[in-house]
Amino acid sequence: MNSADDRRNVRAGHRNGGGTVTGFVHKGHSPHPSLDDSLEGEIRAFLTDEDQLHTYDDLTKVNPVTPTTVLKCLQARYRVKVFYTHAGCTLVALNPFQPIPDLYSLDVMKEYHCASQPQEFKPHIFIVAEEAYRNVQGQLEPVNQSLVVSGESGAGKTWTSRCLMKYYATVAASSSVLKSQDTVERIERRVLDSNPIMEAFGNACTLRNNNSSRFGKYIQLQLDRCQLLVGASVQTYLLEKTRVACQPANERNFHIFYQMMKGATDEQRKEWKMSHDQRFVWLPKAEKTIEEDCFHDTVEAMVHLGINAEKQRQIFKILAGILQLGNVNFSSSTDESQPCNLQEQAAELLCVPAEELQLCLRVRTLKAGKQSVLKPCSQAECSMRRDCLAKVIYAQLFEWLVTFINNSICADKSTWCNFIGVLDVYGFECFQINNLEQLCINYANEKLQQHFVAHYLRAQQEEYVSEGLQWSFVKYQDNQSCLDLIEGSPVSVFSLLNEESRLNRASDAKTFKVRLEKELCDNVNISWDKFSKVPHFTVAHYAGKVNYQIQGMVEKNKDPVPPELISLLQKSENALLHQIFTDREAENMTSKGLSKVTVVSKFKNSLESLMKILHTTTPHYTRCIKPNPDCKPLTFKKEEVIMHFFPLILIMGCKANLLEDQRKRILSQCAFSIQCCWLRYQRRRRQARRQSATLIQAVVRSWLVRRQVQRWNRAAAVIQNTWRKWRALLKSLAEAELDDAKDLVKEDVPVLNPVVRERGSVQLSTIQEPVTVRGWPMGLALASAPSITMSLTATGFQKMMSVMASLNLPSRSGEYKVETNQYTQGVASIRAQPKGSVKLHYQRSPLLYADRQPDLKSDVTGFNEILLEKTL
Ligand SMILES: Nc1ncnc2c1ncn2[C@@H]1O[C@H](COP(=O)(O)OP(=O)(O)OP(=O)(O)O)[C@@H](O)[C@H]1O
Repeated sequence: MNSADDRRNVRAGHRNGGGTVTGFVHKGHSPHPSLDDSLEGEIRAFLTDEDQLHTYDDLTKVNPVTPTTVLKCLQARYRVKVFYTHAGCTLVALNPFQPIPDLYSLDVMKEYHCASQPQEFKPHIFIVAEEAYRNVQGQLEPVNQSLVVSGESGAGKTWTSRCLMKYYATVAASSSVLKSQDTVERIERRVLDSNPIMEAFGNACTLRNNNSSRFGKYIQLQLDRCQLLVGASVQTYLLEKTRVACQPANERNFHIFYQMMKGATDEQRKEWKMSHDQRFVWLPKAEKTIEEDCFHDTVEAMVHLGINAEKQRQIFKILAGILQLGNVNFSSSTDESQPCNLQEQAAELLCVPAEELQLCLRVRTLKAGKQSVLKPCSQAECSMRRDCLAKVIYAQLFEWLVTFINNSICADKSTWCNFIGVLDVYGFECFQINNLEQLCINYANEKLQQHFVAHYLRAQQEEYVSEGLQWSFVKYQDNQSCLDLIEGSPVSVFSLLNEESRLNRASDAKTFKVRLEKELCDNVNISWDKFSKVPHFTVAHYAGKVNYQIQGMVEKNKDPVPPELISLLQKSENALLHQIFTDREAENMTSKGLSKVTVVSKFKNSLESLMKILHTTTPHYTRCIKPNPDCKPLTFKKEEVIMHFFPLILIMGCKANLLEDQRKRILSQCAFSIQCCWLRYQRRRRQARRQSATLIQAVVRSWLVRRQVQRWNRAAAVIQNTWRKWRALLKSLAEAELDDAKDLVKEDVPVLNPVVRERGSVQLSTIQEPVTVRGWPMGLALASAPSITMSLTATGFQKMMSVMASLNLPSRSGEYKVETNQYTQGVASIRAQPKGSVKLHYQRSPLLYADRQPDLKSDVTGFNEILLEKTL
């Protein structure tokens, strides 16, 4: 990450066709084995190119989106030390568990801030920060922004929140030219210094995280019209105050106690009654040193924020008093008159009278009308009252600190107009034993999950619209019924808890369980293990099922503070202690008692106001992931990641499923279009072929016909020619014969064509009697014409008969019938009637003019002419 070029990401490289993302979640076993097979195939194909997996900078580009593929990509990126990855509109941050040089340096901040398109850079928390900052600048509604950082304990939420605050403290100040450098630095410094103080008082070393925040916080960074950071305010949620008096096994108390223990000067030790070898019951694991045990840093931050030395003294004395309280033991002896030494020390540090402290811890004051009755407490009750005192002091001190910080860093409302909120909330919790704290934490997570899902789906749908995709609402696992179960009205776990808490009786876990079973049996999100001996109920949260132990839940919800304890603290000579228990809220505590405002009611109210703020801002989600349970540097355990990442994969898959449907729909539309085009193409091709074939056929036919016609024309020409010659011959012959009919044989007959002459003469020479003029030329024609056109059929005897018939030669029977040729074209038959007329039968000829009427104007008359004309 040394240059801007390096930071340019490869987002565009993985887009699937025009920015469309495809993929789907594999949920259990598909009822269709073939689908399973194809999914397996797709996963295998995707994972083949292992070297490329780390280049997927947006998990929604992974295809298919399955736990396996997504995990492989994250793992591949983690291996090459890339810790941020987009998941649609969410940023996934993997905890490296070791400082990464230059990842958050000032130069990097400036690069992201000055880039024209920071989203084109490699995924980074600074992209989220810059986007929110520019949104404010853009004044697009809603102008105010919320950066929601979620994840399980140790995932890196606090780290990320710190990064975000540092970013704004840098970029929102760097553009300042108007204000004096001094002022600007002071406000930024103060905003940043609120972190070590709140972490010292609100964080603790747990099994899951050395610096675990034991409270939720929402920090509003206030910006003026010029986008400069002019102030901030902090809202905290549900401090785990029980930790003060009761630390889970192998976990520590809040950091501040250890810081004091390890960092106090001798003078302070003396004042705090804290010798070097002093052991405190409420400071387990004191031998363990962590980097957060830095008293100096906390004190320095306090100074920067304006907590003066005197206030510091008061604070640390109170804390020392709490530690001393933890060392107070109560014997079973009923002799309450002898205060022990430890109680005295505690009383001294808390600046309250030792006897009164002892009395408050050991004796209960019961009010009966105007009368007060004192009742000695059992050993357990004494311990409870001691713990209660410590918890209430610590919680109130924390509240006071937050108020002080707010007063110190919050700008006047007139000076700022917009804000960017950073929400760092506890992640989903599921331990072996879960109680009211876990119920509240998981309830908060359900609320945020609902907000997240709504936002994610809305963002996706906006993206679909911008990409021109058709979409419809996806039925995603809605957690409303789970929220109804926890906080709903009129009947829910919270409402029943409050009812039970208000009853002026000691609560019984079994009775309360029966009540829950009866009232909530209709809700599918709650169940009970019938065989379990410990009263409990199981809630099916979006992230999994959690067993809640009922024992102690009602008491925790009441969180009662005996009024006599509050009265005692109000008498404290420690000005701070006195102050924090005499303000209005503390007065309420005294008059009403905390039982009126239960823990869940208070938490629900503060969460609702937080949700209201979130709803009026543009949210940006960052999901921190803890890659291994032991906080080992650069160690990626798939099982750990999937456990906390699965809900997000489901939502991503929701989109990917949606997109898969879209893809299938588009594919089938494409297939249909391709089919239509193909069919149309084929039809056109067939049509074109047919047209071409018809054209070719027509051309060939016309060519053939033309050739035929040419042949016929040639033949006709030949016939015409021959016929003309023949007619001329016959004419001349006939003329010659007519001129000299009686003299058939003349020596000076004009020289005719010898052949014709021979034919005519042969026939004519055999005729004994003169023939009629009318008949013979035709007979002659008939006898002769076939030699040209009919000779194929009228030969020999037939030909002879034609001649005879034409010459009216009598037959033996006195009648005759001559059937000549039977052509299919032209003259078909000639029938001579006894009375001398002749009928010609001819068939239609294809020859030109073959069916024309004889030329009546012709000077040649008689059958000869008709026949000949017709034949032509
Ligand atoms: N980006 C990072 N780079 C280096 N180390 C980190 C980073 N993020 C987290 N860490 C390390 O992980 C530890 C746990 O992170 P952090 O305290 O922010 O977790 P968290 O999610 O706030 O946990 P909790 O809910 O318990 O408060 C930090 O103390 C730090 O050592």
